[in-house]
Amino acid sequence: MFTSIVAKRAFSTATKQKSTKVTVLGAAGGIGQPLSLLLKRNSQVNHLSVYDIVNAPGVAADLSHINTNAVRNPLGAPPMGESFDLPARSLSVTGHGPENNGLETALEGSDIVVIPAGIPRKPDMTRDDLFSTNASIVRDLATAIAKYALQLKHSPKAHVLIISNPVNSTVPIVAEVLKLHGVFDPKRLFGVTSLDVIRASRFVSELKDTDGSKTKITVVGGHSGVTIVPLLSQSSHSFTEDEIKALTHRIQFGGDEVVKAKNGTGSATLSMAFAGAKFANALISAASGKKTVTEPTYVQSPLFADEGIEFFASNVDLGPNGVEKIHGLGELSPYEESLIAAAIPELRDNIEKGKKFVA
Ligand SMILES: NC(=O)C1=CN([C@@H]2O[C@H](COP(=O)(O)OP(=O)(O)OC[C@H]3O[C@@H](n4cnc5c(N)ncnc54)[C@H](O)[C@@H]3O)[C@@H](O)[C@H]2O)C=CC1
Ligand SMILES: O=C([O-])CC(=O)C(=O)O
Repeated sequence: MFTSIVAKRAFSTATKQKSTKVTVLGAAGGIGQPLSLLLKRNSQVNHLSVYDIVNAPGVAADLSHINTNAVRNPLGAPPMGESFDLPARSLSVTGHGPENNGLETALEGSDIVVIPAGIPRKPDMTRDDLFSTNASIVRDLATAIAKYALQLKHSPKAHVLIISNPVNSTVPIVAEVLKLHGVFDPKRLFGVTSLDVIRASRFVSELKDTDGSKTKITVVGGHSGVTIVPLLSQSSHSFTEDEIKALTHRIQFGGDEVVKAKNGTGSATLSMAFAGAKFANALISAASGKKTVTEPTYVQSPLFADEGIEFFASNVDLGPNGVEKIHGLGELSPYEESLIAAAIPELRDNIEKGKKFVA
């Protein structure tokens, strides 16, 4: 009697588990590999689909030997939100290259598509210097997402997460491409800016000797240099003016620190993978009904629309359909007002550049 109740419970837990397919485009790269590894550890992901123009089958084979426990559906992944009829098994990992319609297979039925495809910076480059190469990579991948992931016959509700730089421009590029295909949903397109907030909380925690994972710092704007605006006045810590200036500069140019230290071999990959996995996990949790999931992200936003700024990063509440609420900036210090004023013109140019590229 007791055994059968336990068995029944175990089965009903398994049947209620949500099914989530995550596709990583650019999965064999410096970010793609550790990001895929972290997603393989996420028990809410039941199908991890890795795509790259090189080496994706190898990455998939390697990941597939990790015995993390999740749910597997050998019949393919049902859309997010639906239940399984299967007991817990192991997560399925599939690897896809450009041959044999690999991109289409990788994307079909995806609930979350993450794009870290594209070249990284070398010292003395800005993120905008990556535009000439990465804009067309992102445009072409967005076209594939529109055709294969967002069509009604597949999963029309995929969330699209952009990591490829320059994020300030690549997100508008993706938006424009999805609009051209009639499948743009502003609630489901995200520029991943989590790393700025992770860095900010880490740098503050170093200074104040606190636990970085519990040190909350709000960062808004965009994802490059002066467009990254930390709102240190809103933290629970107090800072001297010199500390605020030094911290602000370090947060704005944290990426350059890593680019310089890597000395020509690339930019942040491990911290970015951590940031990307954290954001993907937040979206999956929100989709599974978790309440009050708030994350920073660069989205289509009304905050500075009257100044011609269509996309802006701020804290956002996430729900089953993506963006539920965009938080305002709150009270700003005069210094933060000046940082916002400096960010706006560059952000406007970056957004325009992305939109013009598609037009
Ligand atoms: N949003 C953010 O906070 C951050 C963004 N980045 C950006 O992420 C991007 C990737 O950086 P890394 O992984 O270090 O570069 P990487 O060069 O190590 O990897 C990029 C991968 O993209 C693949 N790729 C190129 N074209 C592709 C296509 N058409 N389809 C699929 N895959 C393709 C490459 O084969 C390679 O495996 C860069 O643009 C970098 O600037 C980096 C750090 C932080
Ligand atoms: O600095 C870069 O080029 C990569 C990046 O976006 C970051 O680390 O924040």
